[in-house]
Amino acid sequence: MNGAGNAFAVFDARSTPFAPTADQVRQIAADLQADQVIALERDATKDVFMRIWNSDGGEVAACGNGARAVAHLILEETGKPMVTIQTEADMLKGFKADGGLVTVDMGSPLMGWEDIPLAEKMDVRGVDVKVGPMDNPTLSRPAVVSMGNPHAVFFVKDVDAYDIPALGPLVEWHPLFPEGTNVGFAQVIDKETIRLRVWERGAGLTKACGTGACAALVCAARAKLTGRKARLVLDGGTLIIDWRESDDHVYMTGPVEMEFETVI
Ligand SMILES: N[C@@H](CCC[C@H](N)C(=O)O)C(=O)O
Repeated sequence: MNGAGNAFAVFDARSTPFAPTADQVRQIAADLQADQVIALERDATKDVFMRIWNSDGGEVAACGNGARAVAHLILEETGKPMVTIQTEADMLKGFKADGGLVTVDMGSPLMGWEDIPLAEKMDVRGVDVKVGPMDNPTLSRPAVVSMGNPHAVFFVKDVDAYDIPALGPLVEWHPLFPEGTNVGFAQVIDKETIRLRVWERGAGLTKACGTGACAALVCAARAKLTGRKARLVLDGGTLIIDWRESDDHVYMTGPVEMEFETVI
């Protein structure tokens, strides 16, 4: 499946056990060109449990576009108007939206430096990370936030002017991020539009990153660069991110596609 171009291999582990080794995850991701491998598991109280591995084989707690893909499957399967998805990070809710799109309530962003987590206390609106020459850095002071996974967002003038495969890894495993971080390159076009490219922790440059889009909107709105609702234009498609004042939750809406089904 894909969510705005973010590619997933989704295994139904509710009836057939699926406990891949890291090597097997890497092989599946390489064979199917997936950014993440996802397993649907039974959950005692929610409609489904979603387990997530990055293409490097590491298990992670959150995946926004993956949650929209899983929501689509379970909404179709159950015919319910709303489905609940448990992840290691949070309980998410999925709904159908107009035009065949799928919305997931991603919950509240976490803003504390320990929540990201950072290695030391720092102002999350701009942390002490620089890339490039000390006196004239190529990138500096990303805003950070957790959407159940860590994100560092650089606000730049022209997102296409950056060699993301060269720069992303330098930030992904910077010592300030003990668990690594996803790295966003965000260009604010206007108060309602952000162009975004994301170097994903454990997966590299993807066509879209759902939690990355939520993180970019939260950081932009927090800095008053945009309002609380915006279109996030990624390489693989557009996501609408709405950080609602009423409940502090971030709602993500966008396209989902089933590409093919197979047996491995
Ligand atoms: N593609 C995802 C994010 C997947 C996990 C991420 N790479 C991490 O390591 O936290 C999304 O849509 O959010």
